[in-house]
Amino acid sequence: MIRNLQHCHRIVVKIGTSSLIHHNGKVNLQTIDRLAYTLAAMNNQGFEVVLVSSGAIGVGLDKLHLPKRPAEIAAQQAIAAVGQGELLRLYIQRFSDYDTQVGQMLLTHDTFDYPVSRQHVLDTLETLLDHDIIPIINENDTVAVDEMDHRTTFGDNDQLSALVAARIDADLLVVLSDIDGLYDADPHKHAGAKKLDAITHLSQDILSAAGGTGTRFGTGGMVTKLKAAETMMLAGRQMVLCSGADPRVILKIVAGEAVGTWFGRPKTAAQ
Ligand SMILES: Nc1ncnc2c1ncn2[C@@H]1O[C@H](COP(=O)(O)OP(=O)(O)O)[C@@H](O)[C@H]1O
Ligand SMILES: N[C@@H](CCC(=O)OP(=O)(O)O)C(=O)O
Repeated sequence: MIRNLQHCHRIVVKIGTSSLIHHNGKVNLQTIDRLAYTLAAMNNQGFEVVLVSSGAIGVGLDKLHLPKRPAEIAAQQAIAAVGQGELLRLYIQRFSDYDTQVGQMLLTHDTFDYPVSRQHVLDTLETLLDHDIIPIINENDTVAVDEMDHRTTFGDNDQLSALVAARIDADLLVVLSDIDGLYDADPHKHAGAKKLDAITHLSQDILSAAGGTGTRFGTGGMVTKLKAAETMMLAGRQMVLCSGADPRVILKIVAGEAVGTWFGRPKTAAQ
């Protein structure tokens, strides 16, 4: 057992669109309920919790009764503008059931590139956590563009969650995905792929096993999850990648159960 999760106190949880939206395009209310229950329960137990949630576009598509994501960027941004409000309404409603306050933070890459805005974001995060309020972060999709002279986009929330987690010295990043861990090949393409329990070094073999997205809703695939893992490992922190089908799994992870794939440095004898 090389996981070192007993002393985790500050935890960032990232949930992807494919865990929040059913295959038929409807919002997965059970997942949102269970996520709110889990994070509120952890907050009451004294953990400091930050949620990074995708889903603005997925929820917006459902709300506007659109069958699929349009190709045009401005149209996607308009859908995200509708969906983000609805996503937060759903979270606020569920978290209120557990008497837990949340605060929305929409970020772009520029926020972290500039020391002043970076410090403001970090101060806001610390203040929310000091007051037992759970920050709910997403990329600011209506601002995020990626042009030669104006780089604001993270491209995906996997990397945003790792950047936030590293900046606030989180002990652990939990990435909830549509897959239950990292495999030695994309299991949606290779029937015999094997799940990996623990990664202590991102070897070339592992990096080349990572492929693209598994569903029509996901954006980053395994490549961006491994980049997130690399950020956490370089910061001397841990990450667990696991299925978001039932977010109550996070309670098992912090209890030390071997769920999903763990990324980090092995425990030393002194720990
Ligand atoms: N080596 C791998 N191990 C596990 N999944 C992989 C691997 N390579 C590619 N994938 C794909 O990555 C998908 C998860 O990424 P993504 O679709 O972006 O999910 P999410 O919306 O949860 O972020 C999986 O469903 C899987 O098809
Ligand atoms: N900011 C976008 C999600 C971007 C993203 O990273 O999505 P995902 O791969 O589902 O985590 C949204 O809220 O729709």
